[in-house]
Amino acid sequence: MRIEKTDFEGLLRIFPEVHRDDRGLFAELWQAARYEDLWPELSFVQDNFSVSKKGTLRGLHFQKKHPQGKLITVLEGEIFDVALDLRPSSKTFGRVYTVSLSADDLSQVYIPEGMAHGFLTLSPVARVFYRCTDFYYPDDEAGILFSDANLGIRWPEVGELTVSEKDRRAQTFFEWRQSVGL
Ligand SMILES: Cc1cn([C@H]2C[C@H](O)[C@@H](COP(=O)(O)OP(=O)(O)O[C@H]3O[C@@H](C)C(=O)[C@@H](O)[C@H]3O)O2)c(=O)[nH]c1=O
Repeated sequence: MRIEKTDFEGLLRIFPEVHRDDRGLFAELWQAARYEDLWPELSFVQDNFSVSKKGTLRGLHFQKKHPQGKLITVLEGEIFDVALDLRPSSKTFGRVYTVSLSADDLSQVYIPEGMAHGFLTLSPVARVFYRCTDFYYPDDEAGILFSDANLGIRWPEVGELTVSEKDRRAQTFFEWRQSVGL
């Protein structure tokens, strides 16, 4: 396993070792002892799985009082993954981290608590598995508009987008800043 730090505090790229043979492959996607140096206090309490067709865009989501750290792995296909830093004290506050994640190498990204998260499906299907450090609280959930021009996200061109009504109606980053007095 190889770990790369990024400019974003706590946001890591993880490359699990993938063992391939004539049957297929084997990989450890999570191993507590190996990861505990990175996140001594980390514990996952919920595993999520979603399946998306090409052009599906989910996000950018976060929880206000119950922020979730997320360890994301793509089990089939490829996504363009996005994390927006909403931590006021962070030196990367307001900046966006983007990365392509693919089932080809099972590489992961860990998005720390305090960032909004979303992704766009680039392949015909994407099966996305992610571990979360807190539970889902529907009433605590919020979003930032994925197409907010001020974020400067260069979403790859994939044709027609499929986006939930909730995500289409999300607030802009500016509106969120105003609502929390930042
Ligand atoms: C997120 C979530 C949704 N649900 C339900 C609510 C709803 O009926 C259905 C679909 O929910 P959503 O439309 O919010 O699903 P989705 O748009 O995939 O939401 C997810 O997006 C990605 C980008 C994230 O980072 C996740 O944390 C989560 O917010 O699943 C749960 O039961 N538990 C959960 O943890």
